[in-house]
Amino acid sequence: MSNSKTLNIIIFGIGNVGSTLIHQINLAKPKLQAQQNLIINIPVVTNSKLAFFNEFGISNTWECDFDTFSVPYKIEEIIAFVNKYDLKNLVAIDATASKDFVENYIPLIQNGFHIISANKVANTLSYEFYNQLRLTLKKCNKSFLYETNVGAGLPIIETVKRLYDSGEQIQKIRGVFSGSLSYIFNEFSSNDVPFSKVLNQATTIGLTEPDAREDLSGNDVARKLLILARELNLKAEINDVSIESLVPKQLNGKTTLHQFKTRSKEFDAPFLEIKNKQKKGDVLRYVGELNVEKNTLEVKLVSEDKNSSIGQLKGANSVFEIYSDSYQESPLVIQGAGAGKDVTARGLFSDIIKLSNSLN
Ligand SMILES: NC(=O)C1=CN([C@@H]2O[C@H](COP(=O)(O)OP(=O)(O)OC[C@H]3O[C@@H](n4cnc5c(N)ncnc54)[C@H](O)[C@@H]3O)[C@@H](O)[C@H]2O)C=CC1
Ligand SMILES: N[C@@H](CC=O)C(=O)O
Repeated sequence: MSNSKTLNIIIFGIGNVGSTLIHQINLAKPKLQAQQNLIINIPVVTNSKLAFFNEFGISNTWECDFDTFSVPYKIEEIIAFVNKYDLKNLVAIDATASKDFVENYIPLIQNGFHIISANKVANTLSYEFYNQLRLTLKKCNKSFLYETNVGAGLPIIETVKRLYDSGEQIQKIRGVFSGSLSYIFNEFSSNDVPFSKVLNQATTIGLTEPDAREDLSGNDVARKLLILARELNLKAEINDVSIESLVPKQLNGKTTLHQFKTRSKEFDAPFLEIKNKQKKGDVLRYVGELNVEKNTLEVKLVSEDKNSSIGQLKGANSVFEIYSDSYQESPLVIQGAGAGKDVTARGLFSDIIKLSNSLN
């Protein structure tokens, strides 16, 4: 088709989010081509060990093809593959939660890739790396989009950035930043169920991180706070976040993920005690607060009236209250599903479209 634009998208991580994104792209292809002259080609998909290559793009049978034809790979082989077939408008989608994968960002950018990421790691390593990444992007004229890092598909980063860039003074951002913990405390507060049961449900439906201790330890919310702080040009580090971890001491650190899962019942007694000690009509909420004026970042478990703005949340909803010069008395509030494979994949897809609109 004349004047059409082709994006070549490599998807790293085909778990909950990555495979849902592929499904959403496959469904949207005819409409994108007809209405926007946009062709999305997915020539490579990978998990942590294997990759499936097809220069013409994967088809609807990709899962079967992956099982049959995938091979062990190195990142250099993917770069060599896209060069061999002279693929243009390259986009690497990071749908992993991997620290190791982030080491590939700079080589990928230097080899012509834009990056779109659901993985929060790159934005929460040292400030030095944060800057180095942005300098490389600028030098190579490439983009890095990561709206799904905070609030999954909700437009948090874009809103905060636009307010900041237009000169708005933001004083505070407060809310329930974790969709999985929102779900867990909603279910746990309103039903007579053991904590371990709702934790396992949240993991099964894909709300938690691949290792749910990332959520329960407060690391995931701390990362989101840090990402927002850095959008506001605060030179904070992850160690600056004061975190109240929900993981019992004996399950922290040295246990493997498998051991942790088999011992999840150890959450039950302490959380039942916390629940029983609450005032009637209160619910548990895991809140994050970035206080720009005081330069503090804090993550903690609180008891909230169930009718308060934070207490009334349902399901896996997150809420972000942004207090600024123009939104002092009545904060700008963004609320909605804060986790889940569908909303997160849709957020990645929106970033793909945003990137595509910026390319010639
Ligand atoms: N599930 C959710 O609601 C949300 C998830 N995210 C982020 O999306 C990312 C993916 O989450 P899920 O799909 O739920 O995880 P998942 O565990 O279902 O899938 C992760 C995938 O990454 C692959 N992987 C791991 N290390 C890799 C490496 N070094 N190279 C290539 N692939 C590698 C795994 O093999 C797997 O296919 C995470 O960073 C998470 O924080 C962000 C917002 C919401
Ligand atoms: N595990 C995260 C998923 C989105 O980032 C959460 O629970 O919010």
